[in-house]
Amino acid sequence: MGRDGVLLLNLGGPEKLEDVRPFLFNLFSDPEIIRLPSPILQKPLAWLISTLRASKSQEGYKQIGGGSPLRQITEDQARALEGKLRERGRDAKIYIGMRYWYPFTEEALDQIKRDGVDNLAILPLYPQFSISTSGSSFRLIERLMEKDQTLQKIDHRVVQSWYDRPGYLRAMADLIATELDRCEDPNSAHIFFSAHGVPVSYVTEAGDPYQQEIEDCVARIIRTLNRPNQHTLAYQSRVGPIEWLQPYTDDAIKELAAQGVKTLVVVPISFVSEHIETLEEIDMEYREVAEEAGIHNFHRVPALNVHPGFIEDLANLAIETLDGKGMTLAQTLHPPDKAKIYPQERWEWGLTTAAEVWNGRLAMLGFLALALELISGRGPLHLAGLL
Ligand SMILES: C=CC1=C(C)c2cc3[nH]c(cc4nc(cc5[nH]c(cc1n2)c(C)c5CCC(=O)O)C(CCC(=O)O)=C4C)c(C)c3C=C
Ligand SMILES: [Fe+2]
Repeated sequence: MGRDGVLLLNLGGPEKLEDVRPFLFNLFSDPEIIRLPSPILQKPLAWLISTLRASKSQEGYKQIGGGSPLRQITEDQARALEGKLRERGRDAKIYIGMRYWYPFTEEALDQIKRDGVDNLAILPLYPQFSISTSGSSFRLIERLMEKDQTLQKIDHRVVQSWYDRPGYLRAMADLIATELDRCEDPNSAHIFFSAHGVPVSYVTEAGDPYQQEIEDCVARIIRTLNRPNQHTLAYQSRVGPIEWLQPYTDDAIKELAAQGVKTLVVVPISFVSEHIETLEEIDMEYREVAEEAGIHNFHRVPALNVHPGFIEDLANLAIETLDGKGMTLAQTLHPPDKAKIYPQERWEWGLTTAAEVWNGRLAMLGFLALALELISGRGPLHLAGLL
């Protein structure tokens, strides 16, 4: 008798302030996050950027209580999903595979093997697909499967993105409607969708469908909501000096204030759990930007977390996928008609990005830093157990 499993994929987040630097190191070691001409440069550069960014990032995590709530919320979602599946008579075990922190995807796959799972649904907790999020996790799983015959024998299906599911759209619309109704004049509130950004080159050069999926998602939520409010979509959380998707959230807030908007209802759109970018960036930084610009009624729609309608929809999606709907990892990662999403000659535009971002010189500094670390035998690479 076979065993069903559902692997939930997510980003992961540092649980304590000491975790921040190794977490950032893992994130910037990912070639789907920073693209470089040669893989040899990846870890030195990741070491350098994580070291330079750690204190700024730690400040943010301090503001939200000293760590990311992502693991706790994802575990709550997993428990709720397992319960919902059991109600439907499906005895599937739920696994959590984080990309950059515990519990790592590698650990989840080890457990899946130990439990003898032979039918697996791979379900990213990102509604929209991006090379930098779901794509990165898919690539990692593909690499791990290539090395492991037991994993290769597991029958699996992947969900690429699911932002267009009616249950998800309804749950988002309900949360927005509840927040609108808290405003003094609900109809005059401006609905402000804030999506996590990606560098423009991901979309224009690598064919990332992320922007198109975000735009489609916003249009569908607005249709489902069916209210007369004006709305805007903008992108937050850019990192480094290159161009990211625009308009940027802070600029768009100022622009709306200049147009006389007095009430904003901000909707985080690319993530289903509370995390640093909702709790710190939106609730603190963008609230301040809005207030300084003259918008004093600043509301934020909560993330879905364990919203019953959302969990119900996730359960339906898991069942459909376990029953064979969707594609395998290989079909998802190597579609014949969409070869550009995962270009073979990745170094070509990686070179441009690396040159733009780091001007070549930081890579050299990275090498120096690595050499120093190797000589002294200490440092974040060593501490994270990655060397
Ligand atoms: C759909 C969501 C996300 C996309 C797309 C994404 C792309 C992306 N992110 C970075 C750099 C960082 N991301 C960081 C944290 C972070 N990112 C997401 C989601 C997406 N990222 C989440 C949910 C989180 C927070 C996790 C948590 O701890 O709660 C960070 C660390 C925090 C910080 O220092 O700001 C960085 C750095 C890049 C470069 C990128 C696309 C190329
Ligand atoms: Fe991010």
